[in-house]
Amino acid sequence: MNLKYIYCLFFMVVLPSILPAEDGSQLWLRYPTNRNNIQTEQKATSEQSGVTISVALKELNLHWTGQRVELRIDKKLKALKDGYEIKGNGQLITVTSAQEVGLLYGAFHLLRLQAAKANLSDINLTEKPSFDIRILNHWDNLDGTIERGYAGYSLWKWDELPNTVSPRYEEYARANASIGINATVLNNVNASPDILKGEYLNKVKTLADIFRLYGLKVYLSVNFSSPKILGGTKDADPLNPEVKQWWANKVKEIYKLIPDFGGFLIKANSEGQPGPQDYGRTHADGANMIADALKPYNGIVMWRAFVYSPSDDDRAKQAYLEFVPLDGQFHDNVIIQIKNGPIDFQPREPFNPLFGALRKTPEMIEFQITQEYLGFSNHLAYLAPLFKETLDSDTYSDGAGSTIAKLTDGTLRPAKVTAISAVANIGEDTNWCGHHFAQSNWYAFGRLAWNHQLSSEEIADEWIRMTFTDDKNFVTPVKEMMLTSRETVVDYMMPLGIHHIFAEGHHYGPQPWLSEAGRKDWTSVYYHNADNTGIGFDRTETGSNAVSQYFSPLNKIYGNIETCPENLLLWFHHVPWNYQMKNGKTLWDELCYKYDTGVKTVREYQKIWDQTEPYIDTQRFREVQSKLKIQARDAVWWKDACLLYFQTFSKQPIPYDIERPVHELDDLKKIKLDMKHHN
Ligand SMILES: CO[C@H]1[C@H](O)[C@@H](O)[C@H](O)O[C@@H]1C(=O)O
Repeated sequence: MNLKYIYCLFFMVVLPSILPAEDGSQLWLRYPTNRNNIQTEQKATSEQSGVTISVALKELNLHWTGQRVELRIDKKLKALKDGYEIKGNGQLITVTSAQEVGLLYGAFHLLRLQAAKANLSDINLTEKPSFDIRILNHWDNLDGTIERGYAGYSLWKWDELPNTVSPRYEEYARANASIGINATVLNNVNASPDILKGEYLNKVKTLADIFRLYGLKVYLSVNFSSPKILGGTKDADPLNPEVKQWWANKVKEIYKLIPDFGGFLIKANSEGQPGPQDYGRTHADGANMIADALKPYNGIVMWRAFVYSPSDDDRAKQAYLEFVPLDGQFHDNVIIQIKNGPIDFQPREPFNPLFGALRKTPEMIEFQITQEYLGFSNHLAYLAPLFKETLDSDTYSDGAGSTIAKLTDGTLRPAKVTAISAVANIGEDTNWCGHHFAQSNWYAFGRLAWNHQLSSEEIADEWIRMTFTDDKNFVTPVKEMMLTSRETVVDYMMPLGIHHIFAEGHHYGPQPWLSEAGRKDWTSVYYHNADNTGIGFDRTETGSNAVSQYFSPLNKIYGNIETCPENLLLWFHHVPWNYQMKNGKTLWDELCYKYDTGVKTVREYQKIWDQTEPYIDTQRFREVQSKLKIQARDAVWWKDACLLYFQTFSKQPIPYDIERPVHELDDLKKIKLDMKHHN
């Protein structure tokens, strides 16, 4: 055998088999592994060592390479809830919490610090979570598909459960625990009633039993008509005693199987889902009836405010109009779950004016991690800046400083329980989220739910070092790319407050032109209103007056074209094409430059990424590289579609220092840019 052959054999066969799999399946959990499990010194002191403590010990034994660690339960730390203290004296590190799960979170905190190579000699820190319930919403259907899911089919194998248990259930729970996520809604808010059949509840129980080890509680989305469909009641009227009884019995059945079951998430009277209004009742009547059934077991109802019926009024106003009159009528185990913006998870929206407007009803945020409106799992968009933009928005509801974070975390409006949610981007793909960088959004949501004070940069930094490498030649440029990436998507899709000009149905590519949708608020022209005079949605007093739903002084600030932030200009105003922007450019020119900047920045990302090749494994390098190619092509498509179409109204040239369109408008109209387009 010649030497060359042996070399080849080594590099092609032996080496790959000894290198760890770099397919993304390990997420950010790439801790070093202690050979032979030598770290047996870790010990736990508590009256009873529960399962979650053993999981914490297992993590440390396997992955902690530092000094001795002791885990202690101390009820005196009750005020920290499931938070913890970590103290060290050079020889010994003590993690203390009032709750077992707090010790698990503390263990993961240590592993995070180890990955960051932090100096732990005299470590002394206290952590208390920002929100009690930190919950993922899966839009997973019982047939295995996922609504707005871009990482393959559902993780939950309903037809195999409860007999066959995928190892990924535990991996999923572990990943969540590592970032403090402690709750999950397993099924789509467009809920099949079947989830409440005994057969399915047994499957849910199996998942709950696995998740419990990691402090992860199970919740379900339920269909408001369930009693009628499953129980044969005459109707599902919340005031019908037979209906109430059905819910009470069903809840009892659930808690018998799952004693720590969390509660229900409900989408009612929205997009065709049944609800109390079908019987002339209110959202409060519906939510309370179900909440009462859960009350004896400490369960809660998360009732969604995402409602918009066909109406002549501005869709952006509807949640506020329907829910504000009901303030004070909800029972105390109901929380109103509100999407971050008033329309629908757009690349940029102002915050939903319902935040702060309910004074006697607890409110929680719903974010969307899955990128329904940000390029699915094809585009790189780090969402921590979007999440923070909402959390840090000042509503002025209780005077200056009434941020959405403080309104929902119990600071300004004390609540029995506080919560924060996000629609998951997780599927059965090997790398969980479809795009390696989409994992960072799952991570970022968990970290912000734990501590909304963390900056987007800190979170990106942690995630990059844990997921890829801590070589600064990689970390610095990649972090910069992540931090600007959401704004870049805004630039090439919908700059200056433009919104919802997505292709109807799939929401991937652009469709600013008129479509044949069933409802006018499902067409993009409803939102952009481009005509020969200008572009944008007039939500001022002369238009829909949605600005009046914001507290003073925001109503004035947004309502005045001169003071409205330019990144929301066309959300609130219909603006003439020749309107002069703050930088002196006309609106039309500015729009052109924004789209162009978006395109150019994605090309920069390609260059940045190509230079990272020496620092990471080939597989992930190539996979991200090919996604960036798609993103760059899509960005051009967006720019051409929007500029060529809007130009039919502005009737002005595209500034000559901008790259010319490479598409014809008529061609773009013929092919709707969707995922299939790339296959
Ligand atoms: C689950 O349905 C979704 C629907 O797919 C989505 O396009 C829209 O964003 O919002 C709905 C909702 O949030 O209820």
